[in-house]
Amino acid sequence: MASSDQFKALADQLESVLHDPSGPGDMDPATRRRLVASGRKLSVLLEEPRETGRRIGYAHLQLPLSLVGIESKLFATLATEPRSFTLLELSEKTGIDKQLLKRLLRYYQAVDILAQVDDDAYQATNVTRALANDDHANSHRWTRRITARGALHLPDWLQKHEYKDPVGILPTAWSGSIPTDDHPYGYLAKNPWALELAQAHMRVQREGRPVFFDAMDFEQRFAQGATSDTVLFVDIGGATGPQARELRKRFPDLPGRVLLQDRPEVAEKWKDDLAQNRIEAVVHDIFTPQNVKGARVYYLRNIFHAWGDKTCTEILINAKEGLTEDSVLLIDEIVLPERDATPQGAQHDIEVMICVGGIERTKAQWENLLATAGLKLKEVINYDDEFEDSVIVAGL
Ligand SMILES: C[S@@+](CC[C@H](N)C(=O)[O-])C[C@H]1O[C@@H](n2cnc3c(N)ncnc32)[C@H](O)[C@@H]1O
Repeated sequence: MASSDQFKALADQLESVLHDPSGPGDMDPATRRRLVASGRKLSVLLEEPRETGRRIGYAHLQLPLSLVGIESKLFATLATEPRSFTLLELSEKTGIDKQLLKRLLRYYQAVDILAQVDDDAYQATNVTRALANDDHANSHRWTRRITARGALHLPDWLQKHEYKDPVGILPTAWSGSIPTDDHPYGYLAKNPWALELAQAHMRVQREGRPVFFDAMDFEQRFAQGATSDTVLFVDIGGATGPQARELRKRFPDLPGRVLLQDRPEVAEKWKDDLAQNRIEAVVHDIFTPQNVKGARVYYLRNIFHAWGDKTCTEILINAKEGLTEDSVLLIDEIVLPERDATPQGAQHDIEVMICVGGIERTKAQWENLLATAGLKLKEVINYDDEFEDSVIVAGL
């Protein structure tokens, strides 16, 4: 255990970094992550019981109060310029009553959402600017109306189901909290506002993060000897095609075909746009046998975490119909470790439980699932250890 002198020296060092007006500046991503994780863990390690109570008991204020700042355009106003603003200026620009605004600003500075640089001077920080971004705002709107709503219902929902394995139970903690009989995906399809927020939420989740192409040389592994007739990549449930597009962008001269399969409303909507990127969008139902035979790669990202093992086995058995000895199935999903999971990976697991009755899996669970469908897990390549994102290489 560190001595009291070491803790005092650490406190001095931290304060000196935090009070440096030039901010943290550039640093390598690994150091940044170590500091973020150890700062959080240190804070919890030193916590008194009353502080634990406050950290957990008051966490629920952050989301609604952030939305007040988003919807009133307070954060957007602060983020327009790097200078500080007075209370009066902010009140005039946002229409928020001065007395209410002062209370809100006090809260925001106290929880590090903005900086108060003088008695009457408020300034945007990295946090304010993030909240002022449209996609981040929509992600928070999604969380408020969907995940947070379901999360508040979760204790009753789990109790009602006697703490059984909740995977695949419908209605989910979220969909059971709203007046609908639809499956969560059906609800999204019928409610364009929710689909739009869901897409923004997913974009924000992926922002600035690596993709599997960073961790494996696609050309070297899968495109050797390909001709213009070779089906290189079938992006199953590929949506708008972020990964198929990335493949074409990274390897513009690669011969061979890139296909994207999805439900009719998705494939037909994006067909022309994808064709401009030399991607063939076709309608295919993942619950029917794969009709493209012998492709080099069948790729599925974020499909399986929405379903229980029985449904996943059905999808795998259907996908297997396309595979030859030379094909691989690449499953791009979270692979949770047996211990020391990151908050990001563990939070995603709970989020899919609440929203769609899904599950994020460990390597052993993936192995078991693939074996049930008569497939072998050949390799697991982690490409983002912060979120536990991995690509699973499977085959016959
Ligand atoms: C969570 S999104 C993942 C999209 C994409 N793979 C990605 O990672 O960006 C799930 C996708 O599966 C598609 N999907 C759902 N049910 C399907 C089905 N029965 N057949 C084909 N695609 C389906 C949805 O339309 C959606 O595009």
